[in-house]
Amino acid sequence: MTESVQHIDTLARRGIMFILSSPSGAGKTTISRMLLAADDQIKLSVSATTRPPRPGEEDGVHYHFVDDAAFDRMIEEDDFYEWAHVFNYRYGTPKGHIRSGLKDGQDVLFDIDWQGTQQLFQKDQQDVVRVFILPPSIAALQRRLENRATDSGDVIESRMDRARSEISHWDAYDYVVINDDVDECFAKVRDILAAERMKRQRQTGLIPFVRELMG
Ligand SMILES: Nc1nc2c(ncn2[C@@H]2O[C@H](COP(=O)(O)OP(=O)(O)O)[C@@H](O)[C@H]2O)c(=O)[nH]1
Ligand SMILES: Nc1ncnc2c1ncn2[C@@H]1O[C@H](COP(=O)(O)OP(=O)(O)O)[C@@H](O)[C@H]1O
Repeated sequence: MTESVQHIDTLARRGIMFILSSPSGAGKTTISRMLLAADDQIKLSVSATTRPPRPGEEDGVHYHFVDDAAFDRMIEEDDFYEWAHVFNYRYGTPKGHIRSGLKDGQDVLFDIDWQGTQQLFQKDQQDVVRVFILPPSIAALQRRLENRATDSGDVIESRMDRARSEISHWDAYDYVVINDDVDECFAKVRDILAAERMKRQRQTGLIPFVRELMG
């Protein structure tokens, strides 16, 4: 009779707060969407923002699009894990059920800037994994923003102006991936997530398993 072999990926484990940051246009939304489509163990933290929706963005899916008064109310009611001013708008991570989900092994994907990353790390260091995505060049970044065609010329110019200042926070991240070929970048981000899921201190199910082995 074959023994029932316990695989490490079926043992109970603690969830991960998996953060992707990058300068605007470097590809973090693209990589996020690829990850969400390919991996059913991770779900997106849908942020609230006062930025108007871009073509194709759906309220409640890509963002919770709110006005300033609603955003102020969410701050007053302490609804946010973190929030920040980014590019003349405000963005924030609703607390939701993130903390309870982590205990149940639910991984959460965050597409947030360096300010939000810093705040989450200060609050939940052991659960946070920080990945920074870089463009292969400034010229490629500009081209991608233009080709994405979701922002006006002025907005693109202001985001390019901010790119260097955003890139300057690269060394506050655990991992850095250059997004030259998008499939290669995606494969590397998936490898990072797979390895972090295997980290011993997240494998809560290992303790009884090893106790059993040791008899
Ligand atoms: N701190 C923080 N930053 C966020 C949040 N949601 C999005 N951002 C960041 O805000 C910046 C602008 O996002 P967006 O307007 O979607 O533009 P994009 O960077 O061109 O995709 C990006 O750096 C996002 O990572 C959030 O909830 N909190
Ligand atoms: N490796 C890549 N090569 C070429 N274009 C890319 C690559 N990665 C993303 N893009 C494109 O660049 C634009 C910006 O990507 P996006 O994911 O919106 O960036 P961000 O979320 O970081 O602002 C999009 O049109 C996207 O399809």
